[in-house]
Amino acid sequence: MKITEVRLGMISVPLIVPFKTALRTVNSVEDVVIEIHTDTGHVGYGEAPPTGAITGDTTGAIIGAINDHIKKVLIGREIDDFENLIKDMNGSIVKNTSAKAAVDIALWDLYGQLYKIPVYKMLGGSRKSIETDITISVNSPDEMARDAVSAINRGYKCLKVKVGSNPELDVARLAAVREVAPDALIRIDANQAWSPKQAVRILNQMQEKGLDIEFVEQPVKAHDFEGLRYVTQNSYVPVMADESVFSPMDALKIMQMGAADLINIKLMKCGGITNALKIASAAEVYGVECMIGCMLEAKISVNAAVHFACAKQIITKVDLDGPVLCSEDPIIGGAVFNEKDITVSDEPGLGIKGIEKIRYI
Ligand SMILES: C[C@H](N)C(=O)N[C@H](CCC(=O)O)C(=O)O
Ligand SMILES: [Mg+2]
Repeated sequence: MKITEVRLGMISVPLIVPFKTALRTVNSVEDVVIEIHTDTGHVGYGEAPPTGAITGDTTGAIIGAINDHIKKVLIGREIDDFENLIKDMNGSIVKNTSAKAAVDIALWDLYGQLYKIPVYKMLGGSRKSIETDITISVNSPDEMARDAVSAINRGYKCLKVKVGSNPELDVARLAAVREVAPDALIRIDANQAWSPKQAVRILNQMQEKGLDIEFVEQPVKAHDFEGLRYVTQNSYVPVMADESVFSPMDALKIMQMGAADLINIKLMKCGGITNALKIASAAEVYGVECMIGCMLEAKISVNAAVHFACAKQIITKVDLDGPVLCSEDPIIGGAVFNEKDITVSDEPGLGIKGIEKIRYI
């Protein structure tokens, strides 16, 4: 199976409601998709969202990285030469983790198709279904309480509550959500909005009020590993590193420092399944549980994250709500998303059959 062509396109999917975090507000998913074609007629699919506020990767940067750097190391290559192919792809340009993730996902898809086995089984997995949380965007306490009620009525048992814009409101936001969702598992995500001391004060206030937070994601700036450790050591609430962990190296450093209790692995931060496996292995060694997360992504790349999560028991928490936040699903095949319940596909590779409404570029 030899690579003959790399095609790029765009998909545009409106969200059901605007997605708001301390870092950005988004109304629709606008992602770059990649099709890697082969001489056997098999196609591998990948996807990358332009999450400039987090990864620094814009639509133009993703397209440029693939067209100007990555494509030339792919054309004419055998999929069976998998390790070299991935190594050369990663060596063709530094950073650009979203573009690399899209390509890495498409190559894993083809590798699974070559051997006629689903990717999660190639990775040794036997878990077939996982349960995701759903994000409650940061808004007024009343609006967040309304969104929480709607999520609970749709069957979600775990809410990921965004905080951090106007931090003085955050305790009231959590109190409003907890009041309407007394039995829900509640995790919060500050998306880097707090200072270390502010984080400890707010988190301890939340715990003293009995708001029962499972963990807090990325309370402080991504680069501030010392600040993250300060929060981990001084707060009652467990701390998860998200934007602080892009690479396996970052994960190792965070775990060696004891800077966080938990790690959020996202394919778009680490460059795909290959590096996600390295982070998971390091976390297994340190006994640090991980969450599998996503950006605002449609089903191609989130489906790849599902395969990875189904294969790794160190992934004990799931935040793969990208597809259920979308008002429609233009992706044919792949995992089945039924609100919180996600079931992996047993088709070879990643099981994607095609994309509706793709705009080729
Ligand atoms: C979509 C997911 N539940 C989520 O909240 N991810 C964010 C970043 C998403 C984005 O801004 O595209 C996170 O965990 O920080
Ligand atoms: Mg986060």
